[in-house]
Amino acid sequence: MLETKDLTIRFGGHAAVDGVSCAFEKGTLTSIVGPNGAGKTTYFNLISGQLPATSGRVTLNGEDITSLAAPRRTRLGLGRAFQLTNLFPNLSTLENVRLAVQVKSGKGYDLFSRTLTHRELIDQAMAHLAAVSLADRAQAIAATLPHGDQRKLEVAILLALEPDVFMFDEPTAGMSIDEVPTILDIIAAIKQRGDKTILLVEHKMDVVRSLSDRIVVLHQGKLVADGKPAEVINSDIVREAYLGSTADHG
Ligand SMILES: Nc1ncnc2c1ncn2[C@@H]1O[C@H](COP(=O)(O)OP(=O)(O)OP(=O)(O)O)[C@@H](O)[C@H]1O
Repeated sequence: MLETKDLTIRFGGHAAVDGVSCAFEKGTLTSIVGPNGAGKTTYFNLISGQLPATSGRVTLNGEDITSLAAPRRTRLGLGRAFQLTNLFPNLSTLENVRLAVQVKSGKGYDLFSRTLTHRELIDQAMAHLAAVSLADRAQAIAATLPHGDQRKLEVAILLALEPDVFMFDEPTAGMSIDEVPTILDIIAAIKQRGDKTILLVEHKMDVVRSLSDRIVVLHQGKLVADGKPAEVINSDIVREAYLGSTADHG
């Protein structure tokens, strides 16, 4: 389980995330919504370690990870699709995923574990590429892929790392309309497994409604609503927070 307790970050006098306490259970998909500037991405950055908290705590499976650097958090099972910064631009699509498979397979020493053969690494990497409909682009250099394909590649890398917690920040942003279902199907499939915690920041309310078990609303850095999609979407506080702003954004 992932949990934040009174998590806060201030930029100067401004609290971008302000005392957010929330627990995210295994097997659930929670969407984090709110108007522009509400603090959603900053909250993600605090959880994944891109930003240091001013106060409060982040715990993962009971372990306090608040002061750990982002790569340590990744090794402990926190997986975030990082809007393209995870990619090795000069390597092929396949190589990018193979490296992630290799990193994952080399993790931990255990008497019964063994190094995967080159063939096994490639086969696993290809399976992840197939899951995101990128198998036919396996040999393409990552930097030359269209934006939507790069986003899919990021998700394939994330799948290869097999994290306990999947964090998706607007996973369909910049994708063409026909590419969107692939990513949503993958997220739905991860959720279906039942053993992963999924956090999603998404502006598209139809996506949020169809995928979420729960919706958390941030407004001016504060958690202002938390509940089942039907309750939260129709609540006064959400109408108020969104009124005339981002209800139809994206
Ligand atoms: N590094 C930073 N330095 C100063 N202010 C920041 C920094 N990062 C975020 N902020 C501020 O924190 C607030 C929350 O921003 P954040 O990007 O988290 O909102 P958001 O809910 O993700 O918005 P959007 O929906 O537009 O992506 C904003 O007022 C933003 O200007």
